[in-house]
Amino acid sequence: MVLDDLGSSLRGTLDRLQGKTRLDEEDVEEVVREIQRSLIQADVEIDLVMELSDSIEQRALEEEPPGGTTARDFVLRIVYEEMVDLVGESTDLPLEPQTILLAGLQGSGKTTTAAKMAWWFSKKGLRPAVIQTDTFRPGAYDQAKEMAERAEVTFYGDPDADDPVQIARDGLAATEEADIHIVDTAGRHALEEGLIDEIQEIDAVVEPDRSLLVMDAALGQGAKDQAQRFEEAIGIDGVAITKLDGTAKGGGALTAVNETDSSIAFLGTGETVQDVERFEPNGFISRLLGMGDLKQLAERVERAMADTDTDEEDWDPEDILEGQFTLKDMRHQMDAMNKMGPLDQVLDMIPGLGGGIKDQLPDDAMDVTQDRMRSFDIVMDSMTEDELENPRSIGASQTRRIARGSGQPEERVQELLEQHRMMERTLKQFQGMGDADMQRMMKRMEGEGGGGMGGMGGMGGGGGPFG
Ligand SMILES: Nc1nc2c(ncn2[C@@H]2O[C@H](COP(=O)(O)OP(=O)(O)OP(=O)(O)O)[C@@H](O)[C@H]2O)c(=O)[nH]1
Repeated sequence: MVLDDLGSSLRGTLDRLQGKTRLDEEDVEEVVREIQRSLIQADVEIDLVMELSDSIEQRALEEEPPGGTTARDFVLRIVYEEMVDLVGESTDLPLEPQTILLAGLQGSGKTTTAAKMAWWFSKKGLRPAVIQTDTFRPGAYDQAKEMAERAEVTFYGDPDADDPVQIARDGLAATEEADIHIVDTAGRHALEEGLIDEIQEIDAVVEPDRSLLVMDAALGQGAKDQAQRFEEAIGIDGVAITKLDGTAKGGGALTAVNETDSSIAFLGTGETVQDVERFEPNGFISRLLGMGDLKQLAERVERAMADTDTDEEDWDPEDILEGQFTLKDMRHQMDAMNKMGPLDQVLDMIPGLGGGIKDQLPDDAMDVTQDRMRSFDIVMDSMTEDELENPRSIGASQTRRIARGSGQPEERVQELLEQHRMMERTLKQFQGMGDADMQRMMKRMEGEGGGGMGGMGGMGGGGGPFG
């Protein structure tokens, strides 16, 4: 996840303040140094880092902590507020008919983002259409069409045409019944004049209500120049940052947004059409700092619930709560999780859990990739009912039989059993947590603007799930 290091290093530093009620100068300096180090490492521009750390330092030294607040929570709150201020408000995107133009360099993720945004708008009850004008990259048409199909939205493109401006014009006319028009454009390797001229022409024909710049989160310092060029050419109303799942940095894109006085509209967190989030500053920063994001979590759970088949007999979630965790349960968990997105992203959204628990888990506990899940599914198909219910009883000869039956290597069967044991252990950790703590936390979080953070007193961090 983007700016990965910030959350975990900050938690470590804040832990050292545990038990203190007042901050001295040395404490503040240490926290500020840690923030500077993480942000610079994540490619945030140095001036911006200094500006941010100066305000944090000043506030931490000058402001009076509210009564009953620990030094740790006080400084965490300041960091949180200053970071929210840095990323700014989300781009204004009313849920009403509009035309959106996407611009960006080659490979930034425009085509994927067009389909993701269309999917997102369709889930909000609108009728989006994706118009693909990329005549430059071979394969762009097929990719866009396939993704629009997966998003179940209207698509327009013309693989035989070679004038993007004409395609845009025809596309708008051909998709008149749609209420959201998302126009995807071609990218180039660098900011060549050709790209800028072309997008200006498309811009003139399309007359978009909003133009969004699509930017790869891994882009370093070059992000700022790019944003400025597009801003001069067509005027940028907001940025969609892509591939947040693939980088621990992300500071370049954040810097670009800040320096061009732009705002963030969407976040891309994976390769499928569902891997998209509307940017929401409170939730985003809260998650970055390892403090969860209830609003996003609720959205994902809602979607997964709507999609998961709940009619299946002989599966009772109550059993899990009573400590029984079978392979059948694991299959259901994997299925539901698959629909919610990768486990580490989901954990990041749980207030007070994310960072803390994640830091303690072995890396491969998170590595439940779709390919692995698929092969686990095949392995499970070759198991007997009894084996699914009692995976611990599976011995060497059964493992050989299951491997032969499923056409998978024996190691895959063992891997599945090991994954099951790991999930069982993780589940036991969750079960050990107090409900009262969880409810208290939820109440606080709900107190301020949905995904925002309410009072932060008692907010957990590195010292165990609920501090
Ligand atoms: N992991 C991850 N991959 C992404 C994300 N968004 C896009 N990608 C991948 O990035 C690559 C480039 O994405 P495209 O959507 O083709 O990029 P584009 O900007 O349309 O590319 P051009 O048409 O060449 O300008 C593809 O392999 C996508 O699957 C994301 O949020 N996460």
